[in-house]
Amino acid sequence: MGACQHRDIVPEPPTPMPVERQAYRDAMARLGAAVNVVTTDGPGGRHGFTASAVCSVTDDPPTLLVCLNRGSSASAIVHANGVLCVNTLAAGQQELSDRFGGRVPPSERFQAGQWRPGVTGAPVLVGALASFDCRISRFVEVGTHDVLFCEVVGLDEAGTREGLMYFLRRYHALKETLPE
Ligand SMILES: NC(=O)c1ccc[n+]([C@@H]2O[C@H](COP(=O)([O-])OP(=O)(O)OC[C@H]3O[C@@H](n4cnc5c(N)ncnc54)[C@H](O)[C@@H]3O)[C@@H](O)[C@H]2O)c1
Ligand SMILES: Cc1cc2c(cc1C)N(C[C@H](O)[C@H](O)[C@H](O)COP(=O)(O)O)c1[nH]c(=O)[nH]c(=O)c1N2
Repeated sequence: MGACQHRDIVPEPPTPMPVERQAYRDAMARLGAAVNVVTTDGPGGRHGFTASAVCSVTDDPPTLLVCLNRGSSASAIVHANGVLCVNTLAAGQQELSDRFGGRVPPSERFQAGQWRPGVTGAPVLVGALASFDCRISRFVEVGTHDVLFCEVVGLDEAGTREGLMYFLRRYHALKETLPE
C-alpha cells in the first residue's frame, strides 16, 4: 500500500461577517487625527465644516484629500465653488472645531476666528497651524462620502508649533518633545 498521501488540511477561512457601524466607529476613534476647519467661498457662497478625514496624497503635484459627507450642508456649496481651504487647527482652537463641527449654524460659524481670503477666495484662518488653499481636481463617491482630491495652490503657516489632535473622541494638545 503506498505511503498515505499526507495532505495539509487547510482550514477554511472564516466567512467574513459585516462590520457593525458602531464597532467600526469605536475602532476608528482610536486612529488619532489632526483637526481641520475646511472652508470654501465662491458662487455657491461661504461655508465651513470640521474635518479629520484629511491626508496628503502626493507632493507632485501637491495634492491632499478631504472626505466630505454628502449629507453635510457644506457638500453642495463645496462642489459649486470647486475650491476649499484646509485650516489645520493649533492647540487651543477646539472651540472652532466644535463650532464648525455643527454646534453653531453655518451662517454664524465665521463669527469666531480671524479670516482672510486665500488665493482661491476660500477663507484662510489667521493663526492656524497651517493652511492649504486648494482647487478640487476630482472626486470619488464612496458610500455616504465624497473623497475630494484637492490640488494645493496656496500655503500658510503660523508660528505656533503646538497642534490639536482628536483621539478617543476628545481633543488633545500635541507638543513636540525636543531631544534632551
Ligand atoms: N469622516 C467623517 O465623516 C467624520 C470623521 C470624524 C467625526 N465625524 C463626526 O463627528 C462627530 C463626532 O465624532 P466622534 O469621533 O466624537 O464619535 P463617533 O463615534 O461618531 O466617531 C468615531 C470615529 O468614527 C469615524 N466616523 C464617525 N462617523 C463617521 C462617518 N459618518 N463617516 C466616516 N467615518 C466616521 C471617525 O473616524 C470618528 O472619529 C460625529 O457626528 C461623527 O459622525 C465624522
Ligand atoms: C472632530 C470632528 C471631525 C469631523 C467632523 C466633526 C468633528 C467634531 N465631521 C462632521 C462635520 O464637521 C459636521 O457634520 C458638519 O459640519 C455639521 O454638518 P452641517 O454643516 O451642520 O450640515 C466631519 N464631517 C465630514 O464630512 N468629514 C470629516 O472628516 C469630519 N470630521
